[in-house]
Amino acid sequence: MSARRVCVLGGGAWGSVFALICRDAGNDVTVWARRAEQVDEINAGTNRAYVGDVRLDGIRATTSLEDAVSGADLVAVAVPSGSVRECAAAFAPYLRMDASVLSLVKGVEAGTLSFMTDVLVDALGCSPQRVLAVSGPNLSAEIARHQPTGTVVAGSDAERAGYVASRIHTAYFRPYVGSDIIGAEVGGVVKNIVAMAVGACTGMKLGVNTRSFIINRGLTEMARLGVALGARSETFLGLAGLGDLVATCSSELSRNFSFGYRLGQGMNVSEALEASAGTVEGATSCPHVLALAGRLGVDMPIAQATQDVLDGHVDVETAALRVFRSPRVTDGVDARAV
Ligand SMILES: NC(=O)C1=CN([C@@H]2O[C@H](COP(=O)(O)OP(=O)(O)OC[C@H]3O[C@@H](n4cnc5c(N)ncnc54)[C@H](O)[C@@H]3O)[C@@H](O)[C@H]2O)C=CC1
Ligand SMILES: O=C(CO)COP(=O)(O)O
Repeated sequence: MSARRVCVLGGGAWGSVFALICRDAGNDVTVWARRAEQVDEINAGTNRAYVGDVRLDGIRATTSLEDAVSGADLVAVAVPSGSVRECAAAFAPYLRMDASVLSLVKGVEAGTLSFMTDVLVDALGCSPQRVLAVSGPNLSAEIARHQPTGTVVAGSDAERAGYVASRIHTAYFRPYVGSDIIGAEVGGVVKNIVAMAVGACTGMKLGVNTRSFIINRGLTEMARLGVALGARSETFLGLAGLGDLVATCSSELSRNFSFGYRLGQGMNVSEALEASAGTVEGATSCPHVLALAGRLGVDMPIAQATQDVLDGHVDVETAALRVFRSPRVTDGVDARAV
């Protein structure tokens, strides 16, 4: 058995490209996916629906969780947030006692309002030290073409996080080690919501000042929520905060930005979701983020305006006006840059 065996759970866009990174970093990689046709296609070297003509040579795929998970010392979870608990419960029996589990997922669980590393710890019944978050400006279509970027590997065990980072470091993918797991996760979740709002402004043909305003005030909302949850404010200036926020709010490759763009162009929510290729985590997590914010007394006017549109209560123009007309907060928190 290879000492450097990585299992990636989920054969979508990020699972496939993360598998490529791990392969290029010298690991023996197995992707687990549910559908036999997709597994056959990956074993033949492509996964066209998710990564177009990018070749996946050298990456093995299987529909067997036991086969994929049992030999791996790194297990990366890349299914949509709503499926993480179910997926973890299914692979738990095959997880090696020494394996590290990486959450690549940017979401909050419905009901528990837990972030994904907590869902994994709970569902796997393992020590929190074994579960790490990987988050940064990681648009998969760019990484698939070896366009360089970085990420944050956040874990409570610095030695383990450093080891994981060394296992996924390539010439085009530079990991940084962090210890602020909740900060990295809040960054990854809230930037999706802000990207929907920026996408909507772009679709409405509003200019760079407006988009810049939403990005900047979105960063403030992200930091406010994160700090209330115990994160360090400086995390939000790093790759998992501002880095990912700028990437996602600037690119049509982002599903969240593109979904918002379609709303801004006049589609309704169902039409915009229907037109989206792949998972739109921001639309799923926005109500959960607002529930958390409400519980903690955190003000998130951009997220609220976005949710009002998602709920069909207002159109995008009205929602945008609400953000600009919302009462100014004059406490010390709002006066800070983040
Ligand atoms: N695509 C990207 O550039 C990045 C995505 N992410 C995050 O990664 C997560 C996954 O996103 P993508 O791979 O992009 O989504 P995707 O929509 O491209 O693929 C998701 C895959 O998961 C599969 N799936 C859904 N439910 C499942 C279940 N219960 N069991 C097994 N497989 C299941 C789907 O069939 C699909 O193959 C999301 O949380 C996203 O925010 C994070 C960084 C970058
Ligand atoms: O998380 C991402 C980039 O870091 C991917 O963003 P989207 O899910 O909006 O495509």
